[in-house]
Amino acid sequence: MNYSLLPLHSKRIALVLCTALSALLLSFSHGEIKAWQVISWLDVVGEGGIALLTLVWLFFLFVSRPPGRVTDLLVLGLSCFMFSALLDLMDEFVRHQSGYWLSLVESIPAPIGMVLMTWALYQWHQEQLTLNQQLRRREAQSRQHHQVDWVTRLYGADYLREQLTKHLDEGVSSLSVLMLDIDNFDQFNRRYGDQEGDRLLRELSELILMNIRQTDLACRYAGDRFIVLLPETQRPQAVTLAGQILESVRHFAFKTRESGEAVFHTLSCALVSAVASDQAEALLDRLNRQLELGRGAG
Ligand SMILES: Nc1nc2c(ncn2[C@@H]2O[C@H](COP(=O)(O)OP(=O)(O)OP(=O)(O)O)[C@@H](O)[C@H]2O)c(=O)[nH]1
Repeated sequence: MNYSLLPLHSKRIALVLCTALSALLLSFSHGEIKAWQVISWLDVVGEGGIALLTLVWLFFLFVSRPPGRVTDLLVLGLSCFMFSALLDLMDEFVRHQSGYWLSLVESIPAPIGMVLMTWALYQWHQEQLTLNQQLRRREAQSRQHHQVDWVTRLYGADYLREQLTKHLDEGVSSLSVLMLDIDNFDQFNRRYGDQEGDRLLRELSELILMNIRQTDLACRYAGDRFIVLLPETQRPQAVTLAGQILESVRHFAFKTRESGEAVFHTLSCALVSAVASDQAEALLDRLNRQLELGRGAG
C-alpha cells in the first residue's frame, strides 16, 4: 500500500482523533461505569464494529485521496458519524444520568454526517467525470502505460511514433501535426531548479490537454518539446487550435514554490499537414526544421 498521502492529512487526522477523544470524554464525564455483568457484548460488537469500520474508512480515505474540498467533506461527514457511533458504543459501558441532552448530542451528528457524505459523493462523481475526460484525452485509442512519460504523464515519443505511423498507414484524411517547444526552459531550470522545471512541464502539459479535443493526442516528444496529433483537421482549424494553446500558455502565471513569484512562459510552434506519401520520421523532421526556422526568423 502507498502511504505517501498520509503526511498531507496531519490536520485532518488530528481532527478525527480530537473528535474520537471528545466523544469518549463526554461519555465518561457524564455517567458512571456499568458493572461488567450487565454489559451486552452483542451490542458492543455491533456498535463497536460500526465505530471501528468508520475509522477504517477514514484511513482508506487518507491514503487514497489528496487534500481538497471533496476530501474535507468526506472527513467531516465521517467524523460526525463516528462521533455518534462512539457515543452509542459508550452507552454500553457507561450509565448516563442526564439522558435527554446526551441522546440529542448522540443522535444529531450522524444524520448531519450522512448529509455531508452524500454531498461529498455527488461532488466526487463530478470530479471523476472531469478526471475521466482528461484520461480519455491522454489515452487516445489505446492504453499503453509503459509508454507514458513519468514527468508529465503524457505519452512519450515511442507511442507518438506508433500512433503517427498508424494514422499515416490508415491514410487518415487531413491529419495536422503540431509541435510545441517551451522558450528558454533551460534558463528557467537553471534559475529555479530541475524540480520546478518538472512541475512546469506537468502544468503546461495540463494546459495543452485542456485546449485540445477528445480525438487529439498530446505527447511529450523530447525535453521541453510536445507534439499534438490532430486527426481530421484542416490547416485553418489547426492554426486556430494552436493559437488557443499558445494564448492560454502566455496567460498562465506559473507560481514558484519558494516565493510564489509568477513566471510567464511562451511556446514556439510549428504546424505541418500530412500528405498521402508521408512517413512518420520524415514528417517529424519537417516539423523540427520548421520549428527551428521559425525561431531563427523570430
Ligand atoms: N526539469 C527538467 N528539465 C529537463 C527535462 N528534460 C530536459 N530538460 C532540460 O530542458 C532544457 C532544454 O534546453 P533547450 O533545448 O536549450 O531549450 P530552451 O532553453 O527552451 O531553449 P530554446 O528552446 O531555444 O528556447 C535542458 O536544460 C534540459 O536539461 C526534464 O524532464 N525535466
